[in-house]
Amino acid sequence: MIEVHELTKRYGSVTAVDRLSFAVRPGRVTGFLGPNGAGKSTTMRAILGLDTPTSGRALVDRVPYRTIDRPLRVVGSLLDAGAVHGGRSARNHLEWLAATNDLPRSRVGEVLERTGLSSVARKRVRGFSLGMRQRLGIAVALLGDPPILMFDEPVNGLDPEGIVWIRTLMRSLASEGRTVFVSSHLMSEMALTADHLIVIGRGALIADTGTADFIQSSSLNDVLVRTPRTRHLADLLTAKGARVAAEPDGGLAVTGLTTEAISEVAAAHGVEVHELARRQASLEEAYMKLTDASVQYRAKDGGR
Ligand SMILES: Nc1ncnc2c1ncn2[C@@H]1O[C@H](COP(=O)(O)OP(=O)(O)OP(=O)(O)O)[C@@H](O)[C@H]1O
Repeated sequence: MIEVHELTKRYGSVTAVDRLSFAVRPGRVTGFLGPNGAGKSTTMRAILGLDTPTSGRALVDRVPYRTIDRPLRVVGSLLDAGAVHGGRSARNHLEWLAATNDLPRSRVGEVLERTGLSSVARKRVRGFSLGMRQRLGIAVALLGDPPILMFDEPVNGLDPEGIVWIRTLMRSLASEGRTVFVSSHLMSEMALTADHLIVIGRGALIADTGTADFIQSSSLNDVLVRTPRTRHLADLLTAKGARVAAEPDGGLAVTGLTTEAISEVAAAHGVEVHELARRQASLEEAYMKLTDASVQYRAKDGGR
């Protein structure tokens, strides 16, 4: 379990994390979502004791990370996959970490196997692709067989096969009862991976919810109706319990009734309908709407 209580981190005049509180529970994948600059990495660094909070605190298994005797046995993390010395082989790197952290050497073979690196274990890391480095970073995270795992943007720069591999691994780690906390700025990716979502914007909490509930509640789901008798049909639909809003171009945006029900009402009253279309926003659109106010840098003219 990871607990963050009223966590605030300021860098000079920038408030990177703003009185943020949430808990990450075991046995499920929790996605940590937010636009670029929302404060995800800062929060993760604070949980790992790499940054000192301005105020508030972060606990792993009820204690601050820095007080843990053998941290690799409690929390495994992947923050920066490029941080391995390029001259070492993958196996050397892991063996060195196992020795200096008092972990059994047998774990090295196990994590190489689990991350699919056994066949390249003796190759120098310098020649590794981004995907292989990412796997090695995950092997390091798994080395101490920790109950808690944290991954910062693990799918960044990976090809589709690598993305599917990471997604499957996260889910299997969670099904083993571990706490899995993974950050991303892509809603579509998290919808496929996470059971639960913590969404932040400008360092503050926007949502702490089940993924299914988030998808259900945030998706735009209405029916667009066009008719020459706008006001008359709007009144008839409202009387049937629908919410009706006028669109700027004369159409009606109707929620609370199906296309079939709207069509029946119109036909029963002899109202001609020129267009009847169900509209559904994509999940990514719904997420962008939710975090809209908190996007730090917005291109003024749609690009450069
Ligand atoms: N060491 C630092 N010194 C000054 N400002 C910082 C520092 N680290 C982060 N920030 C600022 O804090 C804010 C949050 O940054 P952070 O990297 O935590 O966001 P993020 O959600 O991880 O974003 P991204 O998806 O771009 O990595 C940003 O405004 C960033 O510029």
